[in-house]
Amino acid sequence: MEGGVDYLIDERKKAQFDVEAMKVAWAGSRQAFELSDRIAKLVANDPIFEKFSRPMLGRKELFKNSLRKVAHAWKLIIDLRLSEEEAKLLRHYIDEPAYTDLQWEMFIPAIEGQGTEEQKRKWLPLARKMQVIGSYAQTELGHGSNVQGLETTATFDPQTDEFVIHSPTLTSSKWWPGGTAKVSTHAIVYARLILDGQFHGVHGFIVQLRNLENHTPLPGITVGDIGMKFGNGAYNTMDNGVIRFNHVHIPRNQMLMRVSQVTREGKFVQSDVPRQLLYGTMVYVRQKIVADASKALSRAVCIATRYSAVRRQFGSRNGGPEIQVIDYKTQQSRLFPLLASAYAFRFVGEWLKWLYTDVKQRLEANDFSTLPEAHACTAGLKSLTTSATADGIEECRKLCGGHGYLVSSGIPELFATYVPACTFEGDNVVMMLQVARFLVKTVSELGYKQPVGTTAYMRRVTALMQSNCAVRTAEEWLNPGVVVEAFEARSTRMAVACGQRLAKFENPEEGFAELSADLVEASLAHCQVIVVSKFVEKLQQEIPGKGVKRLLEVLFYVYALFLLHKHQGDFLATGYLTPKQASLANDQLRILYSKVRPNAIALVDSFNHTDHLLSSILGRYDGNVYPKLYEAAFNDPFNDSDIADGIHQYVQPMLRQELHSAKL
Ligand SMILES: CCCCCCC/C=C/C(=O)SCCNC(=O)CCNC(=O)[C@H](O)C(C)(C)COP(=O)(O)OP(=O)(O)OC[C@H]1O[C@@H](n2cnc3c(N)ncnc32)[C@H](O)[C@@H]1OP(=O)(O)O
Ligand SMILES: Cc1cc2nc3c(=O)[nH]c(=O)nc-3n(C[C@H](O)[C@H](O)[C@H](O)COP(=O)(O)OP(=O)(O)OC[C@H]3O[C@@H](n4cnc5c(N)ncnc54)[C@H](O)[C@@H]3O)c2cc1C
Repeated sequence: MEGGVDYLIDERKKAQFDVEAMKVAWAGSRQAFELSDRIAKLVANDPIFEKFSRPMLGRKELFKNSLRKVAHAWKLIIDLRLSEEEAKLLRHYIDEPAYTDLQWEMFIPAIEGQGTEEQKRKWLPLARKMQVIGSYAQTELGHGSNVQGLETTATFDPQTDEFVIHSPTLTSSKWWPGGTAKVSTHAIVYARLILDGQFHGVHGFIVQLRNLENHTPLPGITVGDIGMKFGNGAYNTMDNGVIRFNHVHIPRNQMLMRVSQVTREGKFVQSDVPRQLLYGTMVYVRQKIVADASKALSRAVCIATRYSAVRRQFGSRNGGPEIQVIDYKTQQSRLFPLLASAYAFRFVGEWLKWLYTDVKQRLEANDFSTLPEAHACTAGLKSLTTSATADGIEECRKLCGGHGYLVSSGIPELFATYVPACTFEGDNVVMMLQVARFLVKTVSELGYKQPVGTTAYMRRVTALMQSNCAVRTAEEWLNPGVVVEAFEARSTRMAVACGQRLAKFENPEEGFAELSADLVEASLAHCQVIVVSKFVEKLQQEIPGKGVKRLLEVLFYVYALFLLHKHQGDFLATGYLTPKQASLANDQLRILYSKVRPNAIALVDSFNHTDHLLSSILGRYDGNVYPKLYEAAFNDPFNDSDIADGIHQYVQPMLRQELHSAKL
């Protein structure tokens, strides 16, 4: 067989649902679909946005090329008068980490959330027109997770009405801020506020880093790049920086003062706005990261699914066609839960965006009541979705066998670019511990306070603790109420058990630290309740298109029953399920895989990913894998010559036994 073109045509004919309608369901609405389709094609058809050769470029070339892409994109935004939403999509489809991510996703949101009206009036127009370029400098060499442990100081000088920004130790050097090493003119620097020798907590300050005329660092600022990061290409398009401040003076009005103010006299004024709002930018970005998880996972799944339909191994001893690897039950049991997870994360991401928009409106109206819930949801779902996506991308690499390890499969770079999402914007374990605090508080208040929002199911604590699952056949698992109840019961029981064990400790903080591994598991169980319930809520909505809802239902059961199977230890240990019921869930899962199988290619086509975005020979829409792999091998610059540089110098002397006289 020359290529797999015929296989994908046949595969597409098997679909039992309307693919165009599924594309709309995936995008969220027809308008959203048309918008992203238009921008995806704009990027795919523009040679400046080519990215296939990216992993072969050296760091400086890679970075310069990235600057060129950003400049070209900005020109398009202006020339085509693209809206902010279209510009965001443009950045997504260009698919290259760059300083603009920090400008639009952190610098501007930080000013919007933590700035006063006056500060917003001054800085936002400049930033939105790219007349200043900003980054987010929070993490230091010595502290990232522990924000209260940051060491950079901002000392008020009443003589000059300025803050003096200073890095007192090596470990206080800002370390990681993206866009900072070479590009940004300004940064929001998080520092310990010191007034009259007194420490008043960590706050954000707008600090100018570079001269706007000649781009040189301002006096007192030492700045550079922190060095190469994991993988070729990948996150190395970004200039993550190190900054050291030596008594840098900034005007007093460059402290972000919505949460607290410093007066001309150097007095600290705490407003009614809770201190936690200082962490508000992270809530926004975590929500965005959840939305992006389904994009990354769906890319890997699309590549692995198409390739699994093209690839054949074993099964024929008489010259007939071999078996498509997608037909192996083991391949299906590894691939289809990831396909279902991509859809699950898409829908929970959509819901979280709604939740965030609601919280943002409330915060603007000084209603802070839902902030703790938003923090717990964004932290927990960020942790759940990024961990599952990073693991899922790696699983997709293995699902593609040896070819998955080739850079031209598109998977290595996707993985290398994606994995830091498990660490940035809050290490995933640290984030789950935040959920744990929220859960412990909720459980401890159950006797007198009704839980709300995503913990509302715990109102039925008595029933969830006492009643057991009633499933008797594999068929009975096909009931959303039954499935959701199982997840709610397991989560409630795990949280209550943690609460009871915590109560035995005299010192609650000691207890929390001692039980933290169990608390992380209970938090994950709670977050899984959210994802599963939001999928069910999606299915309760009207979903047009022949067969679309039915297929989404199948994916829902695959997602939920796969999780149930994976975590059956929890379900059994908490006593909600019997071993027989867990085994019936697994039987049902096998039946579900056979329902996904004929639709698998159409389900990944519904992501509407362009070949440009996938940048993968294995995941090509036409399935023409082998000829293109062969062609790409000989197009690799390393194959420019049959005799590689160094052969004459180092190999031939060895072959001729002349190494003793060779010049090495
Ligand atoms: C998609 C675009 C991508 C753009 C590129 C992204 C590049 C990456 C950028 C970055 O990584 S920027 C740096 C990100 N850094 C972090 O995420 C640091 C993680 N650490 C923290 O968030 C916090 O320090 C902590 C772990 C939450 C602990 O903070 P602290 O010690 O002050 O708090 P606690 O005592 O635990 O909690 C106090 C209180 O505050 C509540 N809370 C904590 N965080 C938030 C929040 N974000 N929003 C609202 N509330 C928050 C917490 O629940 C406690 O509440 P109570 O229990 O007291 O009611
Ligand atoms: C690609 C990339 C881009 C980044 N961009 C930026 C940026 O633009 N701006 C910025 O300010 N920062 C940025 N960061 C930094 C990032 O936010 C931090 O690395 C992240 O918050 C984790 O902090 P840390 O590095 O201090 O990890 P640490 O906290 O040192 O984590 C090390 C280990 O300790 C564990 N651990 C830590 N605390 C606890 C605890 N309380 N309980 C249990 N376990 C714990 C963690 O789980 C982890 O296993 C970036 C990082 C990366 C990788």
